[in-house]
Amino acid sequence: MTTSTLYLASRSPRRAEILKAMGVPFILMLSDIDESVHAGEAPDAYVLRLAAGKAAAGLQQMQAEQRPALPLLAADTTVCIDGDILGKPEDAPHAAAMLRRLSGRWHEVHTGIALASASGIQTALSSTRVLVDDLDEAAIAAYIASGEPYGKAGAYGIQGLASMFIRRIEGSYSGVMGLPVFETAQLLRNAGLRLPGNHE
Ligand SMILES: Cc1cn([C@H]2C[C@H](O)[C@@H](COP(=O)(O)OP(=O)(O)OP(=O)(O)O)O2)c(=O)[nH]c1=O
Repeated sequence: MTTSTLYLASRSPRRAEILKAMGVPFILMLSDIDESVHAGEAPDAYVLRLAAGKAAAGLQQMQAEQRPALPLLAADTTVCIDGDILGKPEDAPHAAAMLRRLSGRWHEVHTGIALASASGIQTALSSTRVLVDDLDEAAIAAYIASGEPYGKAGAYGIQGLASMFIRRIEGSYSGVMGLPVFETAQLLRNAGLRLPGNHE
């Protein structure tokens, strides 16, 4: 049996990397949506809404471009501390402010995933607690100078240099990186897709 092919509607190189490591063949698609947070919206509800929104936008694009109809996967990741949602840093001072807040403390990383298939849009959530080491101003400045914080929620990448200041995590490493492997596999299997290494 061949493995099912998907569209991955994402600009995130990490998501593509993880899906590739899962052995799932995919075609990249780029779609943009408004990522603003609604007033009073909880972070888990926010990432699920955005993941579903990205999947719906991808589906529309697939139809508009008359591409072959295939299941489509999208995701959204956000960092949350004291009830505040930290998105991607706009510049160095913004990144520094985020890293100061995360220094020496636990926070949550929520990733929402959404799969659009013949059975509609199904979503799943991965939430992970992360403890960051104490970061002094010199460490923050050096990390920002590496360029790694940009394009990443909460201004860090657990898969990169930041791994040296992540003390502990409770939950899903791949979820923090942007695509939780376990929940993604479950979502794909539940939609009837064939995955590598799975028997009939
Ligand atoms: C916390 C954390 C986030 N990230 C990244 C994953 C996501 O790419 C990014 C969160 O931004 P998202 O808005 O979830 O995704 P994106 O804009 O990069 O891609 P797209 O919407 O097209 O799918 O932060 C890491 O790479 N490592 C980490 O440790």
